[in-house]
Amino acid sequence: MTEPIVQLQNLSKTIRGKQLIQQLNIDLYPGQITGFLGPNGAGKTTTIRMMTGLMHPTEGNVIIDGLSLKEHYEEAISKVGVIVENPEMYKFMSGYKNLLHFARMHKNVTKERIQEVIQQVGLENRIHEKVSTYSLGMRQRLGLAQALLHRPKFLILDEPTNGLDPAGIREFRMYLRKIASEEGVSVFVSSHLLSEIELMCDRVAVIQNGQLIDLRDIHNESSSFYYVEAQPKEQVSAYLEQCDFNFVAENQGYVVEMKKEDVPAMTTQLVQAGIQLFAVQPHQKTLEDQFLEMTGGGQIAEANSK
Ligand SMILES: Nc1ncnc2c1ncn2[C@@H]1O[C@H](COP(=O)(O)OP(=O)(O)OP(=O)(O)O)[C@@H](O)[C@H]1O
Repeated sequence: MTEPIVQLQNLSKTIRGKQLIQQLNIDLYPGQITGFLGPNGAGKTTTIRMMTGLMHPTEGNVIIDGLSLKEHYEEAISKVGVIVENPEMYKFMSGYKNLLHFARMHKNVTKERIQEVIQQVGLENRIHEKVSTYSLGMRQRLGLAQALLHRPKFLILDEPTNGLDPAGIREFRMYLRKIASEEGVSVFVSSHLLSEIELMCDRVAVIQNGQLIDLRDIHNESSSFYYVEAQPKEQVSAYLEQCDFNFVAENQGYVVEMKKEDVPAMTTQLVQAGIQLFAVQPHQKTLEDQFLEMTGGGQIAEANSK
């Protein structure tokens, strides 16, 4: 099993008696993109500040590539790349000069490495033009190039696509996925854009009131939802209830949470009970639905919660 590159261990923060973050435990792995979701005020920024050493935890620790941020700050932080919402750039200088400038802040960033990151973010045709002529999307990608210069093993992005149009978001997402797989970087992205996280990430961590309430792979086959349409509906819902399935009414049928291997038995039993089946098909429950349910902000009134 691959070792985690970053470990949040019982990470907690209390300010003036108020517990903002409570015992967060999260492992992040190389090559994976993990989304960090939570309602406003949940504690995302506070967590990221602790992960980047800008704020000291009250309790717990952040381990980066085996090094404690508390005890080996310089070495641990040298493995981290950070992109904030609007990366600071010298607009009157070219993209290339900006990268040269930031390269000097690190040891051992060669000209070859600068060329490599320029290619990775697709800026080779415009890199010698002034940043003031760049679109917001290009500036974000320059920010990404800057964050990658020193070959970080871990990349943190706080609301990276804020302000980008859909095409810019798609482009940024594509580059980020490429970088995670080509460089084996572990990426941690905080965002409010749930649909964006769903497309961009392999996993999602959800926090609420400073506590981790969910950490899951989001393209995992084992947590499956199926759309079942059959008549008469009352008989179908009675059957689903009796089988202890969680289900929600949707359109003419129900969205049912069940294991793949349980599907054949369910369809056989429905048919044997004289129920007319119209559809049983995999249902892609959006991350937004799941998130709203988890945080209690969604339409779960109809859900049959057992
Ligand atoms: N320095 C501070 N002193 C006291 N309370 C703070 C401080 N910084 C943040 N908070 C509180 O901690 C909680 C978490 O804030 P944080 O900014 O980490 O949330 P967030 O998830 O990033 O929110 P948003 O999505 O709105 O950016 C909030 O209730 C906030 O008011």
